[in-house]
Amino acid sequence: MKEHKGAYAFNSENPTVITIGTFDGVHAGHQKIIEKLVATAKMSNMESAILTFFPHPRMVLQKDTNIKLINTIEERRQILEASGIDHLIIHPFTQQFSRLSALEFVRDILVHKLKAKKIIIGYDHRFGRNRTADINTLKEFGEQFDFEVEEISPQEIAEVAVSSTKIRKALEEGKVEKANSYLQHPFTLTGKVVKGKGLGKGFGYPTANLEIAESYKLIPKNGVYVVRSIINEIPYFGMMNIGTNPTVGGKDRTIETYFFMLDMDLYGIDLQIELLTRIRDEVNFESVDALKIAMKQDEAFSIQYVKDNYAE
Ligand SMILES: Cc1cc2nc3c(=O)[nH]c(=O)nc-3n(C[C@H](O)[C@H](O)[C@H](O)COP(=O)(O)O)c2cc1C
Ligand SMILES: Nc1ncnc2c1ncn2[C@@H]1O[C@H](COP(=O)(O)OP(=O)(O)O)[C@@H](O)[C@H]1O
Repeated sequence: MKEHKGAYAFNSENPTVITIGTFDGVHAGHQKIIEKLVATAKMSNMESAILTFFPHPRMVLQKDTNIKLINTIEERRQILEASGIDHLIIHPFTQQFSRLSALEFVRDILVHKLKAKKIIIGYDHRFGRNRTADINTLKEFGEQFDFEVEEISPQEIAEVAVSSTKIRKALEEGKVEKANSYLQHPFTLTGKVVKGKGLGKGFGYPTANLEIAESYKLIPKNGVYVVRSIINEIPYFGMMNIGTNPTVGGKDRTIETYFFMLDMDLYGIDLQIELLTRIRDEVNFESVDALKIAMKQDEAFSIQYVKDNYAE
């Protein structure tokens, strides 16, 4: 897969099949579209391309800085890379870009820059300034500029019954298994291991504190989760707490993981941690001893969960 920093950086000579969207999560519905894209490109000897936008249009247009995304842009790139597309075009979504008319967008970007010969798009997709153009407009442009439009029907979309909004809601409610089944891959948190308060080792549970640079990344509901991460090419399971550590008088929200069967200095390394299931809410225990008992139970639960679901 080739990555292009914006449509203007795209220089392929060959005709392309394109699909357009933000693809937050790259969930089951997105994957269906992408499969269609890749198959169509193969069949018609064209190159497959996804045109996606960053920042998310809502971050730019509604100054909705509170919108949280399932994927950071780097996570989105990684998942899309695995899907077998030829080109990923990450176009900067700016105020100026949003003011392009539908004609300018189609003619200047899709046709001239990206060499689109076929566009695969959901029946309800809208685009151009104020989102005034729809699939019928796109089909008319297709006749004018000689490209085909392949529509993904309401039935096909309903069949998957998945949306990024539903997944965000599930994660905000802590329902990671539901989110993971919609995504068809585990929800992931990516960041760097930083120093915490240094209490964990004294507890017998050293925890790697994950710092996530992207403030727009959605963090699931506070609580304790069973997780998995690949560290130096070896998969480790662990238990993660998302919360403020009220028992030890914490204030800030932290994301910390104790990994089973691992004893290693992790400070400064980058980790991708998959969330597998949620164990319980975070509790303000009356003592550290009570917290330790709860963590023992979390450990027993996690190990059983891993045996039941991931045994070889
Ligand atoms: C599996 C797990 C469950 C936890 N559950 C709670 C909890 O319910 N309440 C709480 O106050 N802290 C909880 N913690 C956080 C501990 O208070 C924290 O790990 C400890 O304070 C060490 O923090 P440090 O890494 O900053 O030194 C949990 C931590 C882990 C790893
Ligand atoms: N099994 C393990 N799981 C998580 N971290 C571990 C483990 N073994 C060693 N460590 C190391 O211990 C550090 C956490 O120790 P801890 O006392 O909780 O301090 P801090 O509060 O700085 O996170 C981790 O960042 C990592 O470098």
